[in-house]
Amino acid sequence: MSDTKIPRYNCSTLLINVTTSTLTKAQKRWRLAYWTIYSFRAMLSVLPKGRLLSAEILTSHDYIALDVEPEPSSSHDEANKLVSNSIDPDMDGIRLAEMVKNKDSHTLSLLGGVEGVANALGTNPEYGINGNDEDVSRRSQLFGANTYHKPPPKGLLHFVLEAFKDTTILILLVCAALSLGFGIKEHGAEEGWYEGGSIFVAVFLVIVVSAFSNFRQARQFDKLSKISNNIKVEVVREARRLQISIFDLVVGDIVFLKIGDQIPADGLFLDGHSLQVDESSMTGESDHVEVDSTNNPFLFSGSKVADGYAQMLVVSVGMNTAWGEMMSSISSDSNERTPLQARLDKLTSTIGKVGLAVAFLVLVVLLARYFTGNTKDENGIKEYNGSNTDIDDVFNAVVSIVAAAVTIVVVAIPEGLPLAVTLTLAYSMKRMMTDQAMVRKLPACETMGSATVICTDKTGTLTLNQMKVTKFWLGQESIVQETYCKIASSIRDLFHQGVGLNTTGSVSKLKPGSSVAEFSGSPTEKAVLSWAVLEMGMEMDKVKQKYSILHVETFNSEKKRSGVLIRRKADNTTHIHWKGAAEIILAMCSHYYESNGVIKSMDGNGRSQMENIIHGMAASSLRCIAFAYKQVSEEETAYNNDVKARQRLKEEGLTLLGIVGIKDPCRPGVQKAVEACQSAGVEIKMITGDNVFTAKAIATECGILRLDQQVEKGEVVEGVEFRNYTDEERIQKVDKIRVMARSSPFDKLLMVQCLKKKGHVVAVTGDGTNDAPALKEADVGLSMGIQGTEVAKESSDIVILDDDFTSVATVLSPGDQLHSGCFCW
Ligand SMILES: Nc1ncnc2c1ncn2[C@@H]1O[C@H](COP(=O)(O)OP(=O)(O)OP(=O)(O)O)[C@@H](O)[C@H]1O
Ligand SMILES: [Ca+2]
Repeated sequence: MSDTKIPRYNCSTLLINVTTSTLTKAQKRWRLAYWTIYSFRAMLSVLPKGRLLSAEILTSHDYIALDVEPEPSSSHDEANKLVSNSIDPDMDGIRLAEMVKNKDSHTLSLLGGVEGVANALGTNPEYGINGNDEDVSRRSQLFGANTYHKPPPKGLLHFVLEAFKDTTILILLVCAALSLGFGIKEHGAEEGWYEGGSIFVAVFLVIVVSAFSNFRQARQFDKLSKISNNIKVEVVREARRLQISIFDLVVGDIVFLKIGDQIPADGLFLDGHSLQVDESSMTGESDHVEVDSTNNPFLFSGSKVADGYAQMLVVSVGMNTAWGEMMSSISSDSNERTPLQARLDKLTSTIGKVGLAVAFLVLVVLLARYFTGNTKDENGIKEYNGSNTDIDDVFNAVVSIVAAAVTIVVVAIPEGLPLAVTLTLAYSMKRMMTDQAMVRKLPACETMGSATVICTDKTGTLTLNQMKVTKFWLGQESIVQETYCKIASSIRDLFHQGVGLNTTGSVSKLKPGSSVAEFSGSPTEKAVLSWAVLEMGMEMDKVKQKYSILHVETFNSEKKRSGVLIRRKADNTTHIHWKGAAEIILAMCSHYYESNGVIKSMDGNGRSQMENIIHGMAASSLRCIAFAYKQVSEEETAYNNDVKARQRLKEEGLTLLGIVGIKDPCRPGVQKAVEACQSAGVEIKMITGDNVFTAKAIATECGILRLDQQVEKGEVVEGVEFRNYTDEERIQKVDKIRVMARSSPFDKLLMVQCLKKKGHVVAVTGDGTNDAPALKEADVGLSMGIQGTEVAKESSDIVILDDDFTSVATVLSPGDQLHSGCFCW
């Protein structure tokens, strides 16, 4: 198409320079068309901007058809046309919002189902919205932006008043007033104000300092919550998958959801598989809700994806959603007291009460002594002598007795103590921010310095999470650069299916028309996809065209594998593909493929050879992923006897396609950080979902296992082993464990519980959904800010903003943290 077009300025010179008499009929038509558009555009350019926005004509198809600017590629052109659909002017944002809130299927079907709504919102299910500035601002003008109104932040005055409400402060103020009065009475205005005045100054100082520090802390929390609320979401706009801020999301956007994500707006299920949603933050219901296109396509913002993956069409945002309403009504409470603060508050009030009691006692005793005539003045004369005593003298004596009692109260109340902690906390939070740690829960500031054990996951915390396939075994043969070309095309085809259809990631072109592909998804998925495209010649679009997906079992950390049931459109045959942790997939196979396409049976010998291959790769710190395949008849897909009779894919008698080894390098500086922690007396344990040999190799690289020492029995265990111990055995053995491999989320939790039972102060670091239970249970949970899932972040106390284990070590290092800071005071 681009070849046949004439650049615009050429066109104009051509049309202007040619005289009418020399024009052919077609040229005359061109000229007429050109002038019509030219003058129309000139007219539009003088219109006010606001009216331009509503002028649908700008995006009409006629205009696009006549655009004679050269375009780089026809596929982009096609995408452009498909995503430039306009929004139906009758589409009512409020009605849409209400429809989702009420799960109103009737209205949805009246609107033509999810596709109907997508059409009306100008969204192409495959290419997303147009997404240019004009389109986005029009959408947010029509339907609102994805932000919610927050109550205005509290001013300094609020915190001053708050400080006045403290009972000890009130007592001190009363004492100051009394002291001032008595002082002036006794010593005159000149000299008598000293005592009372100085109490006033002290109280004033305490109020100002604590109000100011609370005010600053609230400001800091506001700032932090802005950072932590700014979640990145994956959308498709103009046929490209992009990461955008949750606040830039508009109605009509298509969002990709995967396990561990928080749903960023209200929407409808467009496409996806096995989607289970945790709506407990909205409804309080802890059971997961199944979401699909037929029975329940409604998705609520604020809920979390518990399983599966999906594409969601955004239909209402910000204040139109129930989540937005809820969030705007909650004011963030930064007044939470840490355990140490709470203890000190209690101590202060107890000391205060004791002081009051003692003062009262002193008051009573002194008064009794005075009034019973037991006190004498310098001359040995009784001070109180019944009715003979001058009333003025009695008053003076009582005043000095009360003043003595007041002094006791003032001296007894340690008002500065909690204030010291508040100030230290504020300082500690500020310092942590410079150490790339964002405090979500204040109490963690106190505990972190006293951690005795750190349980860390491997992938993404100790390693960079930048994965690349570096090894590939097909049967018993290691495939290297030169031998890729020898692989039979039937085997290549199977890999294309097994990778391209059994994935939550995607491949798209970096620029329209360019041959450079862009990969998205989890790091493992990205590594496998880029390997399949670059080394195995996979073309994602073609694979997707040839097959339809019938059923998906999504990856999760418990199963450690994912499977698909697909149908080849050409001959209606059905096939199963599995992909996952190598030894788990191997156990499901009875045969294996060779590179020439021949299937071999896997006898005992063959199996142990395969196991050796996996061990070999894992021992060189590679993460091993295996692929398996089987053609099945549709009846063969089993159903488990669940109430909902969910489909389950066949898991035995498969044929092994091949195994890839993925390199994920250690983070630089991890070894030093581990050493620093160990020399400070903090033990480090690695709990990972990965293979035991990979775990061991990485642990040795990081210094968790010592290279020069023999690994003792019980230092490295697998999740199942730990799970199957009795409670006593677990308690007995837990201290010795340094690496736990192939662990499920539950094993991670079990380990933390066990360590806590033994009296350890446990810190947990993690990034994945599988770490969430352990993060919540830990005394200090630290999650990763960049790669970490929302679920992990929400379960943690501190977010490490740069994802670096070195920052974890700095934050957790005992030393100049709060505890020692407090002791200084
Ligand atoms: N997308 C995927 N598809 C199939 N298998 C996968 C995928 N991602 C990981 N695996 C396999 O599952 C195993 C365990 O994954 P899991 O999520 O439990 O741990 P992890 O989060 O990767 O590791 P860690 O706990 O150290 O962070 C991996 O070793 C790998 O073999
Ligand atoms: Ca991880």
